[in-house]
Amino acid sequence: MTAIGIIGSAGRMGMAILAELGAQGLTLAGGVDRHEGDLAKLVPDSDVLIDFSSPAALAATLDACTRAGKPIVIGTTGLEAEHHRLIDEAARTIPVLQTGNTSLGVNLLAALVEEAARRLDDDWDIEIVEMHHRHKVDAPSGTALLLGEAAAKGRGIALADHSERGRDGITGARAKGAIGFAALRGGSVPGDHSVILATEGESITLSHRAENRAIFARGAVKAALWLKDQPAGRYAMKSVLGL
Ligand SMILES: NC(=O)C1=CN([C@@H]2O[C@H](COP(=O)(O)OP(=O)(O)OC[C@H]3O[C@@H](n4cnc5c(N)ncnc54)[C@H](OP(=O)(O)O)[C@@H]3O)[C@@H](O)[C@H]2O)C=CC1
Ligand SMILES: O=C(O)C1=N[C@H](C(=O)O)C[C@H](O)C1
Repeated sequence: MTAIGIIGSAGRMGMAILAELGAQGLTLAGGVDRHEGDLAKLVPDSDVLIDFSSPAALAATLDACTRAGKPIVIGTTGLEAEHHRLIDEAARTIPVLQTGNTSLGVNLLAALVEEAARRLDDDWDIEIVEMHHRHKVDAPSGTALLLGEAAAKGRGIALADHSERGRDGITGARAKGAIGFAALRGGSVPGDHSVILATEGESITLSHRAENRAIFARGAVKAALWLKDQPAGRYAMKSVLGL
């Protein structure tokens, strides 16, 4: 039986994963949090790790996984360029799956967004709007960035060169070909995302609504069970889900 270790086990997602493991009759190797648990013991005790914690935890977690040769699913968001560099480095020796969203629905939405952006020219403005609960600490959400990357891929551009974030004040007119982001925070919303494609006289909105965190937990556990049998490398959810 596969033993799954959780980084961030007492958090909202950690608890959702514990519930999912229980529902599927899967084995928990243990968990760690910022001030609880022993990473040096948990990683060797696990067949695969799932991380929903904080970007601050990532370097130590990847180091422990690499030393022990253990695969890891990373769902933590708010990652910066240095975190992605560390992931690429670890993926040379262990299997690593990193994603801003583990749900089936969002990953299908990303495929639809990529296709829409491929078919429509840059006279169609692309805007990404997300809303999350009041406790969320990063913006734009990892999912919004994942959807932005999908739109940029469809359009054949680099997101980093075309994203417009945090508009405020006299911003000037919208740049042609930009991909805009807007983040709303409030209440207990688990995660709403819309991608709006708008041109003169018409617009299209592609949306996903998470009704609970079980959808993320289910996807993360599916990813972990899939990842443990893969060779070293960096993976995304579309391989797990066959999209
Ligand atoms: N990819 C996806 O599908 C999804 C991603 N997420 C992302 O997952 C992350 C966690 O979300 P959520 O569960 O809501 O957040 P919570 O704040 O509820 O939980 C985070 C947990 O991680 C722990 N933690 C913080 N720092 C460290 C550390 N250095 N080492 C070990 N554990 C640590 C926290 O412990 P303590 O409380 O002691 O600080 C806490 O138990 C976020 O980045 C979020 O955006 C969320 C949902 C879906
Ligand atoms: O923090 C959250 O809650 C969520 N984070 C992820 C993100 O940043 O996109 C995924 C989901 O939307 C919930």
